[in-house]
Amino acid sequence: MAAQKKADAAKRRADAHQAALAARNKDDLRSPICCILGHVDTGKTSLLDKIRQTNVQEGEAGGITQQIGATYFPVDAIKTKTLVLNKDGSQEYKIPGLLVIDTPGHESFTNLRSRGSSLCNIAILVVDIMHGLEPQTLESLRLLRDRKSPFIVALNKVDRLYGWEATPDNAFRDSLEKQKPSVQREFEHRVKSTILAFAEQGLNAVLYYDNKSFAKNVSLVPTSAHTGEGVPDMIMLLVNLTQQRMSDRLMYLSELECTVLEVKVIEGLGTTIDVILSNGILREGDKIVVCGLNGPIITQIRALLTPQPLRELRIKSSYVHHKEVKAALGVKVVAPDLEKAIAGSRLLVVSPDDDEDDLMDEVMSDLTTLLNSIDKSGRGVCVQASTLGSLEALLDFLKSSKIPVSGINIGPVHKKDIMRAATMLEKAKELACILCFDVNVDKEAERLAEEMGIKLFKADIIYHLFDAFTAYNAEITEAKRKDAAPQAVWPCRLKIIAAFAKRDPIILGVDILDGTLRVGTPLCVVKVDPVTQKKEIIPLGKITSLEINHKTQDLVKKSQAGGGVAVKIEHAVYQSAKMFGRHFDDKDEIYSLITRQSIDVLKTSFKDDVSTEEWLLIKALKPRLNVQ
Ligand SMILES: Nc1nc2c(ncn2[C@@H]2O[C@H](COP(=O)(O)OP(=O)(O)OP(=O)(O)O)[C@@H](O)[C@H]2O)c(=O)[nH]1
Repeated sequence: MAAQKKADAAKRRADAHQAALAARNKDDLRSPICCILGHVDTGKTSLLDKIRQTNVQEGEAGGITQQIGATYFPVDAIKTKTLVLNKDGSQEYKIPGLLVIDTPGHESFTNLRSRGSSLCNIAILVVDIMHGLEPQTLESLRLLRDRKSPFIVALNKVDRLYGWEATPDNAFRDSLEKQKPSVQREFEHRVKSTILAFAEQGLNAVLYYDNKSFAKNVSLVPTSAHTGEGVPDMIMLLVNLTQQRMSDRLMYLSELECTVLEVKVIEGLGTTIDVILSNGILREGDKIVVCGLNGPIITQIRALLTPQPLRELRIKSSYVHHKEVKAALGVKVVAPDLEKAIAGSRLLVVSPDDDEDDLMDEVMSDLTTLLNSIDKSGRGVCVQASTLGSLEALLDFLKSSKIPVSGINIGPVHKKDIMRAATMLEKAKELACILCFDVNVDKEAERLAEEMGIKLFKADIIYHLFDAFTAYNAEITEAKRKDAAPQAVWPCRLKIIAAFAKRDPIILGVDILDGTLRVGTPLCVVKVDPVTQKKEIIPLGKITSLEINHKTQDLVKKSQAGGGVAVKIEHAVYQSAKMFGRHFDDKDEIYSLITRQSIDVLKTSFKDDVSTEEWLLIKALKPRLNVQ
């Protein structure tokens, strides 16, 4: 019965999805969603501020509205902004507007996905024309490429080219034509080097007005957030790219597509979620499901809020309430039980026909997939990120770098996260750490980590985290090697050519038949009783010094030995002294005294330093020295 009911619900849902897809229409496009990302100080915020500035009176039709985590530009505002490029009025505007996500830390949001496709339809990667591609630019490029997100590049701060004469808010090419030849030359030079830097990343970049194929080449739009030059070009490019190349994905879908951007505690409202509604309609009273850290959260929308328009500031409440909202927009959802909601999660609405369990499984599936990447052996680092999307990017990266992961979490690092990482202290100390990507660590957690010896790596750039972790690992390996060095025995096989001192200490002139000689290596000879055939291993002591032509050495390779090496051998106080001529003589070969334990030390701590020949020599010595 229950199974049948479930199957019916699933079928109804699939049918509804098909119906929603079928009802789409190329003339009914929704607003594309755009993200801005780039290195610090390239001018992301300034560019946003510039495009937000409006001549249209606040609140009038066509006005730009500030939403939750986003700014909405209706087509009328876009038309006004791009007028300088559309003097003859021939430009077509098919999209109803543009939704730009402006939550700080935009990077994490490029990674948000709804229904497997990126939440952002297009991204603006801001590059400072005076600085070129910086570390975070490269990181953003990687994210964009991995997710196959379309993007344009704003080459910002063109007004800083020496001698630039500004024409505020002008179309870029018109402004460039007005510049002195020296300024034009500098511009060309900087564009060329940027194009070269992109080529090094395997990307074809061209100035957008020279771009013959949007599919093959990345478009560069020169801009200035200060003078507004090139900003019309940037907006026009976004309009054209989205409506020409993405109309399939932008056709308005009656079915809901909604993603949680941030989870925030607001005084008087409790824990709320800021969501981006990319398709469909959301209503007050809707029953919703989102992915939570401790399982699915099912709750009911109490209120849908957007910020009060500026002119309404005298009104007490800072929010406008909505009975229902239609895509695309950013809205704050007030509902009970949202404390454990996860940023980056999808939000689904439960309709009366739906099977709640199915929807809960569906919202949880994104997190479940990530949980599967946890190492089954229980050994690994802990990772913590701000959203599902950024966690996914970090896990992908760690997987390709072969760093095992034992625990994941989303949101700020608290004491309990440190406790979890601490379980690794006994298993593998070098993995007792947390890689924190774009999240805060609370004070108490930080203190506890220090007390317990849990390393915290914090960065907003994935590969910085990776570099810091790798450096730390190398440090630990080196320390371990130092500790293990006295137990490591490097293999050698020696021929005696002279005896300079017969005992206490023994000093021999030797030739290296195989391997290397190092100070500290214990030596031995193997005697076989001619009558009983019994093998006896006679330890001679350790090498305490090495000389070639009266020059002391710490290490002598076979190739360096040439005319012979003088080797001083001293025995430990607990060993009996051996004598040349009595216990051994020049017919005996001398070997390193290797043991099972010494071979294991080489394997664990010096694996990469032991050459193939040395491994072969160890293999050959094992039976002679009765090592199993
Ligand atoms: N001359 C010039 N300066 C600019 C331009 N855009 C931004 N700046 C300046 O560059 C600095 C950084 O600008 P922001 O807009 O804060 O840069 P951001 O990328 O948002 O920086 P973060 O949010 O810290 O990553 C500020 O001092 C801006 O005034 C530009 O087009 N021309």
